[in-house]
Amino acid sequence: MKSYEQKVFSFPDTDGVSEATCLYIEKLSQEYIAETGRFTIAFSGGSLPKTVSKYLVNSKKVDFTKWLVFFADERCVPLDDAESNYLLVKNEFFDKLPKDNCVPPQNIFPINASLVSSSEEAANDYEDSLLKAFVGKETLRYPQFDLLLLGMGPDGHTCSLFPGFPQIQETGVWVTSIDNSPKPPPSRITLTLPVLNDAHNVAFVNCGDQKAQVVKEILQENSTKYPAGMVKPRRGNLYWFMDDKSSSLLDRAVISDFPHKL
Ligand SMILES: O=C1O[C@H](COP(=O)(O)O)[C@@H](O)[C@H](O)[C@H]1O
Repeated sequence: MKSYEQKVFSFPDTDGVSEATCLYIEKLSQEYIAETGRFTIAFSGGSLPKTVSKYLVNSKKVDFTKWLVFFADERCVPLDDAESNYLLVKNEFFDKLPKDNCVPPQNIFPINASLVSSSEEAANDYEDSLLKAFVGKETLRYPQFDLLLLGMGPDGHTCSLFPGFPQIQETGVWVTSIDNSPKPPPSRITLTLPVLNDAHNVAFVNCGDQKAQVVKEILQENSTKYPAGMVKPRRGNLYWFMDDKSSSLLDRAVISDFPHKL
């Protein structure tokens, strides 16, 4: 039986996190492309796209033409709005890739809530896009991403799943919406928890001391009161990439050495 692992890594600064996530993503991308001919990845917004893209965009080991890029959550704003997660990923990642090794436009799946009249409709539309992209896998109850890149807010939210909000209980759909988000903007679209927990690989990428308390509660005290703490892939690996500020309250025993040669 295949065994899955959960590991926590910490680095002196954000640059160390960028370097390590680049090595990690290079390895996964090579493995999945060799095995399936493609690599399905979802990005979150916030600070993550910049941290993850820093070295990755110059990688010579990744065939970005084989990537299918999705979004773990999105704000209901036009895609060129400064609040859009897509715009962040475009500016930090897509636009910085070399022209001869970039993600083909048809392999990029933004959540475009501005095209429809409600957040609920946008969530349904995105679920349809996922169904088409994961075609042939319809016997699966949920899509299985090769890699989900997740961030976490200081309140323990991940994607647009917020503590105490009903979206976290949603099991009947792959994508859902929220119109009263405690973090602006209020209307958002998000993957649901069962989709996060069916991924082959999930990587949290967190920097900054304002996250240290929740990191400790989740990784040391096994708290499940925060959405980020409820992410425990059923048949996949879970890695946390952090800077030393984010991991400052953790016992060192919780942290593994990062194998720089993957
Ligand atoms: O609102 C959001 O916040 C989280 C965390 O962002 P960060 O800036 O604290 O890293 C992010 O993961 C999510 O995609 C975004 O919509």
